[in-house]
Amino acid sequence: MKIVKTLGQFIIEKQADFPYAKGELSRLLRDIGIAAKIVNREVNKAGLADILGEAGTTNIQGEGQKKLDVYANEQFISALKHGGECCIVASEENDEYIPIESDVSIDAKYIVAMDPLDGSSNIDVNVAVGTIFSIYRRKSTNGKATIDDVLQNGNEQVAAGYVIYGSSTMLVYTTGKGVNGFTLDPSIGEFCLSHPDMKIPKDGTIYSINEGYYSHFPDGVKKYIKYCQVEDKKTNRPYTSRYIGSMVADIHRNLIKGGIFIYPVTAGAANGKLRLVYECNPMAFIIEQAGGLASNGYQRILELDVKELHQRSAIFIGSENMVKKAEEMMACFSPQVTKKSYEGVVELQ
Ligand SMILES: O=P(O)(O)OC[C@H]1O[C@](O)(COP(=O)(O)O)[C@@H](O)[C@@H]1O
Ligand SMILES: [Mg+2]
Ligand SMILES: [Mg+2]
Repeated sequence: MKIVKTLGQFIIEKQADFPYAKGELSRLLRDIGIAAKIVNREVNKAGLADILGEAGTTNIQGEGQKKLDVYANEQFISALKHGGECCIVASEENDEYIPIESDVSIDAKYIVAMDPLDGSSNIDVNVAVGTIFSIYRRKSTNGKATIDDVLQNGNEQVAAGYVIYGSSTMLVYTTGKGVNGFTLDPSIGEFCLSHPDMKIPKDGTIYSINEGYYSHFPDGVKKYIKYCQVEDKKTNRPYTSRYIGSMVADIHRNLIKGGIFIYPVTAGAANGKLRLVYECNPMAFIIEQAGGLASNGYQRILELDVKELHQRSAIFIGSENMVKKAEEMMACFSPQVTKKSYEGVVELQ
């Protein structure tokens, strides 16, 4: 009989890895697991639950919020508020950070930054979506935690993870000691260890980028796409193009099969689209812990200076040798040149 290990059991077991641990991070991960189950319940029956479609509100990014964006945001904030281990939540769906002030969280020392629902454009069409979370320990020691406790660089993360609501629902996370994946068994309502010690292959044959924006990409990215499409059996090219349009799902696939996901700067988005604090940093921490790489084409994502809560960044993430190859192409065109090339490109157009 196959012994299942639940997320809760695994977290407690792994607590031993941290001699000074008092269980706070374990309880925080538990709270995130609870909220993920509640969101999963709604995602699974979205068509029946009047949770599809627009919420009629807009977030600070100027994006129309989906009902499920708002619902997921509320569920995670509520679970973190009642869990008592979180002193600040920073969310894609909230302009400002949210101080958690409740009787149970007086000594709380963890910051949670999150993308409550990733892949919003796929909600209404029953394609995999996700949740992304990043956890920091507060830096300030007395008084209330502040924005400075939120704006820490990615290499200060103590844990990061994502939930993917796909054909099955999985929670994948790291605390800096490898990456483990858990699949939700609806019959017992538990996340069970299904993917221990996940490792991304050093090489892959999948490239994932929205080629619809090709004409607005930097020359280095165009060059890399051409490289992926060249016929060369020795290097397993041409690669396969796969793009789901949910960052969590595209990166999860590549984590298992090998591959690269790229969301570069474009002519219309000089800093890229994806957000550094609650999308790029947590995914970079996970992929690096699985043996892959993550950069903005030039610099390691986890070393980028975090200055603003909703700051954006380009991202090249995935199998080590594929990211290195893409960076090689980008290096041919330094950022300055890239800017110039846009102008050049647009004019040409
Ligand atoms: O439609 P585009 O421009 O390719 O963007 C898709 C990207 O935008 C996102 O949907 C942005 O995330 P949110 O849905 O959380 O806003 C990513 O999941 C995805 O990788
Ligand atoms: Mg997102
Ligand atoms: Mg989102």
